[in-house]
Amino acid sequence: MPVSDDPLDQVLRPPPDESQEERDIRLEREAEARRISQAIDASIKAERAARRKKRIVRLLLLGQSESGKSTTLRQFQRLYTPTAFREERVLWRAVIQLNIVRSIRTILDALSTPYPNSPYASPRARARSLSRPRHPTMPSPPLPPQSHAADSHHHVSNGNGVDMHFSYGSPPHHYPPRRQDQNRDYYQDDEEDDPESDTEFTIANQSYPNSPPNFNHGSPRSDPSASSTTTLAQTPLEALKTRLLPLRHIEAMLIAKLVPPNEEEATHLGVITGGEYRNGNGHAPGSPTESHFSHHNGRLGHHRSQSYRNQEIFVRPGPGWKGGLARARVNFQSDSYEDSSPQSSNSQRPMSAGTTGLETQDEVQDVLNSCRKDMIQLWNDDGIRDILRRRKIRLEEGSGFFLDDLERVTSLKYMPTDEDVLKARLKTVGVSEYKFEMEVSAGRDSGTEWRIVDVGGSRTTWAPFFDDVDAIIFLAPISGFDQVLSEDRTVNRLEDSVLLWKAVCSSKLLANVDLVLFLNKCDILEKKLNAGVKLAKYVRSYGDRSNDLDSVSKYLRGKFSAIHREYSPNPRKFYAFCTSVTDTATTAGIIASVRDMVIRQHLKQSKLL
Ligand SMILES: Nc1nc2c(ncn2[C@@H]2O[C@H](COP(=O)(O)OP(=O)(O)OP(=O)(O)O)[C@@H](O)[C@H]2O)c(=O)[nH]1
Ligand SMILES: [Mg+2]
Repeated sequence: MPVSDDPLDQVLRPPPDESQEERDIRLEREAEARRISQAIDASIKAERAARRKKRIVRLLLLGQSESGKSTTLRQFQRLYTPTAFREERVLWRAVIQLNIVRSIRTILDALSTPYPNSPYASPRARARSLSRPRHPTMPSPPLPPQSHAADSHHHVSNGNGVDMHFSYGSPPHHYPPRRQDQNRDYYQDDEEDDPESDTEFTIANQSYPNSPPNFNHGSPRSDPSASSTTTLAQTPLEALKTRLLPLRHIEAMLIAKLVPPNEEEATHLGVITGGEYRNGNGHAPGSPTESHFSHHNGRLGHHRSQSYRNQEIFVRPGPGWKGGLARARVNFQSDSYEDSSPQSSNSQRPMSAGTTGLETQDEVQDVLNSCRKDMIQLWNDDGIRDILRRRKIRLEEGSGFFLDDLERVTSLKYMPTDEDVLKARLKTVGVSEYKFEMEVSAGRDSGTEWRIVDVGGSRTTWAPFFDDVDAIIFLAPISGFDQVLSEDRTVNRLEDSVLLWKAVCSSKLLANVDLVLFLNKCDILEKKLNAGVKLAKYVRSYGDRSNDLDSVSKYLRGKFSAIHREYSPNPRKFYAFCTSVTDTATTAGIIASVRDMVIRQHLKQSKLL
């Protein structure tokens, strides 16, 4: 018998002394291996055929943290998979509860921390407040461009020979950091590293160093029976704070609830040293002092520490945290429910969520309900509002703000509305893909699978992964023109959006991807402009144009569009919208246009291929 040189043949050749029985076993094994291999080939073929048959449209959401990416995704869900969206609404209640608790904590912390100009302020804070002018960056008479070295300054040629001039009131990355309070932004928690400035709920009267709030009228619930810990020696405010103590406990409970057991890595609280004090929900992923913790590692005691301030709970997008919540909820109702049903693998939605009303009962809601009057009183007190104003804490403009709806959202049978879900704030980290087919099949959309990729934050490395997307929705929250990034307080938010937009436009990998720009948070922008905040103070090139929503949004749209024209490697489709993605009515139309546009382009591309 000729001997083959093929090494594989040699390996596979049966042993020379093989018995008949061994030979039968070997042949049987080989036949089985062949069957498996053929089955794999067939399944690969079938998958390929199905993929060819099925249209897959991919959309990528990009934008800085808090720009509204996940909210836009929720709008898609609300519009095109309404059943799933409705079923998941109940799961958002915990997030809303946490948003409320954090807002209240922000107020209490603000009252606990001595105001920098007060006699109670720490020496450091006093020194800072005395040595610094309040609004040093407000451009006095405009300087010639070359003398603006310390400001971030961008010259952009729009390709039409018209030079654009974009300059901001905050410095670029390479200049020495300027403190937030210098930048007239929101209150910076300067006392953060002062061990004496505590975050405890129990505080003394010195919380009101300058002007005591109108709190002398007494609380409607200040009778001793309202709380066993209330004493006669306490002022109405102290008594109220004591009554709000249970919020601390439920905050811990909520965090435990929102951190599913299998998401220890993904879900953690970022610790900020002196974060932006704009809302109670904190920021700053990846900050150097970021710590990981969940209800498993027993570090919730950390809550009481100073560094707990302004942390924001964040989760990896996708069904993970929802699955955890759904399981917790089901277990809470009855141990006989087992969430091992096929539904748990189907995006882990709760079974019959929100249909009986019973599942709306939980301990956290009970506590919120019992603290309702005190929270309302705290938020509506003129003196406290005044303190918040002076500290530039603008909760109502921030994310996850529900204090104006306390009566409703703390009721025992509270079920989040669509609007509540869109307003809730839960930060996302990482990259995830949400796959769906439109429930409401819209003609040529039928059979199309949509995949929307939500990229948490803006600093994730996204470009290498998404060269096959059909379109990008880029969110630029233009209301942030007078704010700085929480991740890097030396960078103006609008400036950051512009830089990111340039990076997206100029990316060669994304050169053939159509771009949709959402100039977002126009509702907040309008309120700001109406309140007298001038865009020209932050974007000097705006000059003396009118400070109204229409002019400002047109101007910024022009800038973004010019950047697109200049930086895009190839010509491509570009659409821009002024949006408030929390607004269901206006956003529905915009999303429908985006969907039509994306589908049209997708079909065109498929024909070309
Ligand atoms: N008023 C208002 N709030 C908005 C708008 N868009 C988003 N928000 C709110 O802003 C907060 C942040 O929005 P998200 O969608 O979580 O932001 P994101 O881009 O996903 O942020 P990361 O997950 O940190 O990357 C949420 O509480 C939203 O409800 C808007 O147009 N107007
Ligand atoms: Mg998000």
